[in-house]
Amino acid sequence: MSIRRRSPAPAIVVASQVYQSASSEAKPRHILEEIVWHKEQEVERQRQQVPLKQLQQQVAQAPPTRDFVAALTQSPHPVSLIAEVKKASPSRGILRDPFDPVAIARSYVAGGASCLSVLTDERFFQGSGEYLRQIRQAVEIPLLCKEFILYPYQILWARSLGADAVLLIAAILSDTDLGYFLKLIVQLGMAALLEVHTPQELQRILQLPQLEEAKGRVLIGINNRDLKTFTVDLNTTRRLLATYRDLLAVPGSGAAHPHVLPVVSESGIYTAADLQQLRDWGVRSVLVGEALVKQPDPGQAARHLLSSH
Ligand SMILES: O=C(O)c1ccccc1NCC(=O)[C@H](O)[C@H](O)COP(=O)(O)O
Repeated sequence: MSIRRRSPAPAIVVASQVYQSASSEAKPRHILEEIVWHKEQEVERQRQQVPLKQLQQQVAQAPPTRDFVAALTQSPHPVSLIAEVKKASPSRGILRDPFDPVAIARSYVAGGASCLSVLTDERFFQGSGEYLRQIRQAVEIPLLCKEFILYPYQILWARSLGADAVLLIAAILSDTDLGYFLKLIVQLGMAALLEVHTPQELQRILQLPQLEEAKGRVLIGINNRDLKTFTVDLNTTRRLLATYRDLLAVPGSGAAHPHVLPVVSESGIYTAADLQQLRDWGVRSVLVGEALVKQPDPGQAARHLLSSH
């Protein structure tokens, strides 16, 4: 089922395999579509408050980028951790209240996280761009802006706040957008976490010609959560890793570039046993939110998880 967009991405030819357009009276069919439709309007308002020229000036004054991919792949831990600063989610409601994003971020650093993911969406996750800005001033490790990116404007916004990496969700972006956004991310000195949930999405991202010039700046994120139904299944990682190995092994089967991209398993990771299972399947990096942020001491929970396998 493709994602319907209310308004087309500006200045970009919209490829039809992902988008269809929805009339203004239509109802969203699932949470991901609801988030996308809300985001379109939100970014429109943001653009009016901070025009592109002004945003570009803010980008020029942003702190230098840190190497997100190296921090993960050169971690001393057998499985490196992106720890998520997440107050709430559509599937689980409020996860932590009161919520002090900077204290949580510092705690994660003390607990051995290699990178942090900061949810900036306000409506559905009770996050904020301000959290990202404050965390950038408080910690040294690389930061991922966890957003529903639909427009280049949002990538510049993430950089202006100090993000070192952004999330690109294949389910809500056309190939044209993915390629163009990847180019922009590289120009800004950032990295991209390209998120997939199905073999088809994996095949799509592996065929992007822009991967070649983005070498060293791209990670594949396998999301164990189906963002349309909220179902979480760690076997998604096992299945997609198998697909990935198959695609890499067969010349011309879809993987247009020869290098192996690091993989991050995301969502639904709660226990030492989950981590061990992922490690046995060959995973070397994970992204964990709920299991850590709900604990009284999130950093201690991170340390415990990292030393448990
Ligand atoms: O977390 C959700 O409920 C959710 C719903 C709809 C779209 C995205 C959603 N989550 C974004 C994420 O990818 C997770 O925050 C992240 O992978 C951490 O997951 P978890 O460890 O399960 O908190």
